Amino acid sequence: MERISLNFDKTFDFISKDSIFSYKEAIENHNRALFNKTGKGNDFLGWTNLPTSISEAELADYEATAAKLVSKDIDIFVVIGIGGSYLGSKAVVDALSDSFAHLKTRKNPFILFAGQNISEDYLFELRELLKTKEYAMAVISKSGTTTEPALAFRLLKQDIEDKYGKAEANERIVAITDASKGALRSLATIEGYKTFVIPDDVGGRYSVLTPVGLLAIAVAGFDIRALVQGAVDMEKATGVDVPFEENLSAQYAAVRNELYKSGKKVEILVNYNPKLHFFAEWWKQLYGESEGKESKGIFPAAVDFSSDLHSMGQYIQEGERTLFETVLSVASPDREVRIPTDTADLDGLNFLAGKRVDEVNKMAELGTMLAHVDGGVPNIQIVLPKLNEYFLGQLIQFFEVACGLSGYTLGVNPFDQPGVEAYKKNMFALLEKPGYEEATKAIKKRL
Ligand SMILES: O=P(O)(O)OC[C@H]1O[C@H](O)[C@H](O)[C@@H](O)[C@@H]1O
Repeated sequence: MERISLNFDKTFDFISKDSIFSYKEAIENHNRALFNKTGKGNDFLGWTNLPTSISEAELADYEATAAKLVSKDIDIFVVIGIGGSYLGSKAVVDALSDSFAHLKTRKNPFILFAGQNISEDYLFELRELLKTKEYAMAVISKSGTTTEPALAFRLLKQDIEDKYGKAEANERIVAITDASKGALRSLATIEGYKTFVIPDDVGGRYSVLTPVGLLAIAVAGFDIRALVQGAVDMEKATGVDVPFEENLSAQYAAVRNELYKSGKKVEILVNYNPKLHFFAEWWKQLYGESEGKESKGIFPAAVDFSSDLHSMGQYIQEGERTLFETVLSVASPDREVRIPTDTADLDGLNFLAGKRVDEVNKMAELGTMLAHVDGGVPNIQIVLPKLNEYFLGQLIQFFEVACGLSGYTLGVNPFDQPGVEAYKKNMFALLEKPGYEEATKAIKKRL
């Protein structure tokens, strides 16, 4: 199997190879705790062997449901969800889509998102757009009670029923939620929507390879079997008995923890292909919610290069020396564009004539890595041979396993997110939600 690769040579000016390999025993133990489901948060470890547990019948159901929706000649498929119920499908669909898909004629519908913010302008403008388009939607919430998607769905449910009539609207809505708990499950049962279950033991940020991600990715026309196959191969390549020396996730977890110990508190995920922008957003949730607790954890940030070299490049080169970078590099682009000769050569670029644009991008990448290392920023590089479903599947599983190992190494439970409740409590108190009377009184005194 061709694999994504990991290169951490450009951290050796900062941490020694020996110090990285000193994690071997501890991380191999953590890996056993993950895959044998005996570690912290072990009621949320269903994702470890999720890829190999996806059945043919499940894949066929996602594909058939997607085909049925697409056969309604929809222009747009709206995915309503937030956090883990949004970022995985957005990450994969954006990574695989034509950069201008929204402006081109397409075979498959364009995927739009709702319920990932509470912007009134966004919802108004989306509803105006949907009046002029054919559409269907998925409403996704593991808990079934998250405010942002529930609010968006309340609005869009009325709109789709007004447009198509209740019976047809119900055919165009798919609900993806818990098997039995939550308001969305009850609503889906009453309305008779097609539903898919999010397994109990898979947390939101680890759920992209469940129907949460796979349905929308299939509707967008991408090959979910290849995506899952990539994850299956990485599940095996990082599995319980794979030694540290061969386990890329284990090595990445060790390197980032050693960098953290040496004072590097911020990890910047770098891409040189704007299609990976939302992959970094997915990664930020995965690592931020998993590790940022007990006053610890690497802060996950992201940049799109070379764009952000012209904005954030200065800081990374010369600002606080608490950063390290992890570069997502795609070895070969899908398309070929060669730089033409220009007889006048007023821009002075004839020295590049005949070269591919990607050669310039790659030299920007290499030059930046060397410059940043010289400036005190260690660099890790992850190379995907190509940006396709199969290698994205590998990358997803690679990062998930590494995140579990990294969280265990840090000593936290990587599978809960108690801190996220704080803003919700305040918001409900301020909105005077029934049941929050005392909290409302208390918060109003602070205003
Ligand atoms: O899928 P849901 O239950 O609606 O949750 C959506 C998201 O919001 C929560 O507040 C959590 O912080 C996230 O981990 C989760 O992915």
